[in-house]
Amino acid sequence: MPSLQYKSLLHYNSLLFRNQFLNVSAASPPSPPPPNRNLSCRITSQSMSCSSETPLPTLRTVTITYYELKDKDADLSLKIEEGFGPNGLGILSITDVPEFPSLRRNLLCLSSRLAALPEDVKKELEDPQSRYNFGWSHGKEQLESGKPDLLKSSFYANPLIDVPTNGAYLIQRYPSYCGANIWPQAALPELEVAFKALGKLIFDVGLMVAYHCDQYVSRGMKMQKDEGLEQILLRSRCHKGRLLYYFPAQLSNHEENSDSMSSWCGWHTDHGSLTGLTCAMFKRNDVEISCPDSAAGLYIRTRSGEIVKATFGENEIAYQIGETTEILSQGYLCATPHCVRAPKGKEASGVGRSTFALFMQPDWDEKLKFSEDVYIHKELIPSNDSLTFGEYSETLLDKYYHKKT
Ligand SMILES: O=C(O)CCC(=O)C(=O)O
Ligand SMILES: [Fe+2]
Repeated sequence: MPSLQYKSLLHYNSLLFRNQFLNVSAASPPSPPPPNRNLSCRITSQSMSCSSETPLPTLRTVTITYYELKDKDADLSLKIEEGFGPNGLGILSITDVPEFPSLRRNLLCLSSRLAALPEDVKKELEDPQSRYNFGWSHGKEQLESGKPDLLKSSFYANPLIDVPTNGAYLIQRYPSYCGANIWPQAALPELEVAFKALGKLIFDVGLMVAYHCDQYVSRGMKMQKDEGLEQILLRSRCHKGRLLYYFPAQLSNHEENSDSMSSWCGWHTDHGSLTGLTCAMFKRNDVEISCPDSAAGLYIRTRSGEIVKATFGENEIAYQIGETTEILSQGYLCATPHCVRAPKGKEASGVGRSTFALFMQPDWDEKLKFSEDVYIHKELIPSNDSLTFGEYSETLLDKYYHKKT
């Protein structure tokens, strides 16, 4: 099954699990804000409505400038708490990152070109052994309805290491983490360069975000230096980039799903540590356009159950907390379920969407130190014991999704 390691099973059994996971209370942050104190001031005056549904608010992400982020002595705890704490959206964005706008554009422009390559060329880029977690993946994921998801395609690669291990046993045990990259060297040689350049930049800035997350969390809980998010990410060999191309919604089985909030990407919570995300690029007939429907975009479900549209600027890198970080930080940093809504109406005809996500996650061999007070997936985590990230991910998948044969 593709990309399962990046997503909790919320994606597949959305409502049941979402409620189960969210109706749990997190540990208090070091200085808890009053509920939603900071959300309200970022709600835009213009609310958007979704056809017959009630209007949903649009919220701007909390922003941190690159210059603030680079300063190790800066106290960013308020912003970290506002974005990632229990009352936050689980996302914040970094502005003014040097080189980012051109690296984003270079890569995102290639996603529709990759999707338009002949089928036999794309087939060569598939990797069934990793359950399509390396190379080209289209129609291999399932929608919430159980049907194949034909509306989006993904190209997966580790932008930092081409061959993370040569160990045959490891490759067989953790194929989606330990496999090797597959690049379209003949058909689209620019992809490798652009993918690696953007992936590395988002990773480097992500480490800085992680440093400030550690500063924030360590005020509230005891943490050894090498147990922090920054060190975990630095040691890992299994970060994964995903270049996404969402096909124009009318071209596929969109109708049956067109009223749904999650018409382009189903509800899910990222499973790893920290996800870097670019602002999407929209195109019609290969020409970049602005999104024709203000209701389209990234939706997030907050801890209080509210669904909001989250926006950030095209020159900003957004970062989202994954479930593993929520568990390891004992709820000081919180992951939120999210989905992507496709544009609707006449103007949306022929509009495709490109974006890039970098899933930063612990190494398959990283021993995760779970506290006694784990409150999500508790039943999978033996008390007084530690699992590696690879074992933990497999247990999660086996329990909630399927047994590997
Ligand atoms: O397309 C997007 O903006 C979000 C994608 C996403 O959430 C994911 O790939 O996990
Ligand atoms: Fe996601």
